[in-house]
Amino acid sequence: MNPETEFREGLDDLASHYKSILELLGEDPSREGLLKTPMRVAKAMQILTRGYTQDAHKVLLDALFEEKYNQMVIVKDIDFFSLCEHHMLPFYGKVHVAYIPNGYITGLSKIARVVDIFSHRLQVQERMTLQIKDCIQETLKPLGVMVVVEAKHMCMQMRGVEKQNAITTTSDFSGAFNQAKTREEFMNLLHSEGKHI
Ligand SMILES: Nc1nc2c(ncn2[C@@H]2O[C@H](COP(=O)(O)OP(=O)(O)OP(=O)(O)O)[C@@H](O)[C@H]2O)c(=O)[nH]1
Repeated sequence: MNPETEFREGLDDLASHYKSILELLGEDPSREGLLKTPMRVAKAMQILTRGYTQDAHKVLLDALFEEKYNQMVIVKDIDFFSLCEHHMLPFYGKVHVAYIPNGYITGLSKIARVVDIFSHRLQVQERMTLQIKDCIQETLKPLGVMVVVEAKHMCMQMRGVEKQNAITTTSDFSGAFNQAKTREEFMNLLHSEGKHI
């Protein structure tokens, strides 16, 4: 789906519900500034949940390359935005992925695409972390994979406890990353400054 041009079934219904929501919030959806808002919000929400219609496993399977390289591959600082399933408010931050190939590598952009697919759903950070890890493990069948997610949750910033700087870190791993030494290697590389780039 091209998010800018193609939208899923139910778009008009969604817009009509957002019109009712505006009324329930005390607004006048017929005032000029709000005339197009229900449809804009409907489109935005379809884009932010487009991951439900995308197959992350297929994305990786379509770009598998046989290679002898069997050291750690790290893709770090992958930006993401998601919506928490409790308040439907954004949580956002960075995903870091490491895997150790076992005969097959995947296109680097595909790792970021997998992050996009799982983050464009209603989520909790923990489940998103696990889904990214499982998807890479199940498709590439590497010697191990580890995923670290660092995020700020707007439901903790804009409302509720109102903590602006709290950062939540989650991680999940498999295979070789069960060994503390392997996790340590990843974490050390994660925190290296990348000044040489
Ligand atoms: N573990 C986890 N919790 C999350 C995530 N996103 C939001 N939450 C939390 O979900 C919880 C929902 O708790 P409830 O008590 O049902 O909701 P609430 O009354 O709005 O809670 P407050 O945010 O404390 O005002 C809150 O503590 C949120 O901080 C997430 O990705 N992972």
